[in-house]
Amino acid sequence: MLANFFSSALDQISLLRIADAVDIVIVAVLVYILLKFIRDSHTTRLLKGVILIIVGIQVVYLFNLHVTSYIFSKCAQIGVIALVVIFQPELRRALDQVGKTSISGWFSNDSESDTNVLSMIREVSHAAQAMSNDKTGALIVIEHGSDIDSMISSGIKIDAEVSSELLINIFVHNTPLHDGAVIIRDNRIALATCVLPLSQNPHITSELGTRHRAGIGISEEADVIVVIVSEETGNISIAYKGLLTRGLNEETMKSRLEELLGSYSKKQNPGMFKNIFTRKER
Ligand SMILES: Nc1ncnc2c1ncn2[C@@H]1O[C@H](COP(=O)(O)OP(=O)(O)OP(=O)(O)O)[C@@H](O)[C@H]1O
Repeated sequence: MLANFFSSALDQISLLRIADAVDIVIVAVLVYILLKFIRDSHTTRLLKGVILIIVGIQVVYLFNLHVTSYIFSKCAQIGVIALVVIFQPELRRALDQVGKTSISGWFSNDSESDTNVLSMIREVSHAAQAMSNDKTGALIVIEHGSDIDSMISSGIKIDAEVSSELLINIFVHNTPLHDGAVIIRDNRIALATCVLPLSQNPHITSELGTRHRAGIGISEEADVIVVIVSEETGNISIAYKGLLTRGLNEETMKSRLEELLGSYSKKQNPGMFKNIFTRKER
């Protein structure tokens, strides 16, 4: 039985043409891209909904429910357009990434991107400490997996290299760009003066105002890391996945950001800060 199975498997393999192998590789790459897209855009819940609808359609067809199947098929047609509209920012970004990526990039190591991330972390941490010393309020959102364009409003395009000097300058009180949040995307300062969604969490202490609520709010909804400097106390905090870690300084913040953002740091500092971070300091 087992011998039969192996011999028929070998027969099938011997029939395999180069085109079939290419076919398999293309499908594998497409599945990988789709899974990565779902993971990065945090659309698992939406995906569950889509799967449920597909299962529903199959059930309806199975039992020959004509009217329901007619409604479902019409909804499915609109649904495809709706999905494209909903994921328009993500799709645009994914295509943009494909356009930017060269084949050689697929095989190169991550050292260049690690260097960029580490440099960005160093500059952000330094700026946060300097602003803390001066009690300059700041709100910096570092995009990680998600594209947050659809969650923010206003925003002035900057598109500049991240430097502590520029960050400090942006948040100088009573200057045109100081209000709202700065967005760091692909290790560059992408936008300033962005308005973020406020957290509706009723457990956030009333001593924290809207800057902190906005930082926590966006971290609840998207895969981002938010650095907040309090204008009132100079306190430096990081909001991540709806949790706020307060009382950081340049060094502790750098370590935490490295842990969250850099593949380099995962090798260097495994598990560092777990205790601080799981503590809910709201
Ligand atoms: N939804 C928002 N999105 C982005 N930035 C916001 C938002 N709401 C408030 N801010 C920023 O926070 C500032 C107001 O901070 P506020 O004093 O209310 O908050 P806070 O959390 O107590 O911070 P701080 O400790 O710095 O005073 C605004 O001037 C603005 O720059």
